[in-house]
Amino acid sequence: MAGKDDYYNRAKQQGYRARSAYKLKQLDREFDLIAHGDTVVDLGAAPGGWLQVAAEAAGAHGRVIGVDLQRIDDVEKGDAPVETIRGDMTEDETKDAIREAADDRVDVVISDMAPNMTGEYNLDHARSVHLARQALETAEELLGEGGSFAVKVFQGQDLADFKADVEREFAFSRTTSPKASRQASSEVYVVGKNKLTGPVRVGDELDVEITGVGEEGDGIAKVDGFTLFVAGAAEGDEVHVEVTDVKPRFGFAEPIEE
Ligand SMILES: C[S@@+](CC[C@H](N)C(=O)[O-])C[C@H]1O[C@@H](n2cnc3c(N)ncnc32)[C@H](O)[C@@H]1O
Repeated sequence: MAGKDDYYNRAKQQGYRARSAYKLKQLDREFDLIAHGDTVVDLGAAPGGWLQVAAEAAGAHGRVIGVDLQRIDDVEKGDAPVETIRGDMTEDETKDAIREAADDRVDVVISDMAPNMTGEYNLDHARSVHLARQALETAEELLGEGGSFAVKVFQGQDLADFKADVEREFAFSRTTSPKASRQASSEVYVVGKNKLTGPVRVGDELDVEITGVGEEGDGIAKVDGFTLFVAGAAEGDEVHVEVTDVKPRFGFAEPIEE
């Protein structure tokens, strides 16, 4: 396995601004995050290693928007045009600036944001989760159906809740440590693929009316036009259900007692 100096040296040789570029390459290879033509929003983007990798992956028909507290030098690697915004992701005006730059279509949101480290484990963890939540909020707002998300977060007591929130918003989610992360680091990356945009999420309880029957014999209910298959329910039933699984275009639910 490559050690930290290998990645550092490789970054120098291959013209990447930061060894962290290899973390995004590894995440992209494993999860197919960025496709040609994608619009990518990269949060915590300075000095620009991820921007370089994203610009290569998105290609000439893609776009990359990078955001950081720090100024970022122009990126001249990869074919996608890269635009940068200097701002604080905890402030609304930065989110407004991204929305304006993105011009309504975003396919991928990635965040490598990290707080200034104090060395106090719980505090650094809490601040990292706060930044990761800003990234998730941005992804929830900007990603279209099927969009992808990857965010750095330091391990600690609030990680499980954060992972559960990512899991609710995406059809697929995983937590991973790319090889290029330093061994001593407590960072992990939470990945979400196939952004859900329907009106229900796993765990939701609601009253529905069964208006049809699916091929497998499940009842069909429509929630704002979204199809829910309800196990063991017959046409005409009015049932209280809990949503058990959600795919991009339909979901599954089971009747429960109120
Ligand atoms: C590990 S570095 C990112 C490295 C980058 N992915 C690369 O490959 O060059 C983390 C970045 O997060 C930024 N950051 C931390 N808090 C932020 C915030 N509230 N808003 C925007 N950027 C933030 C820092 O300024 C820092 O540049």
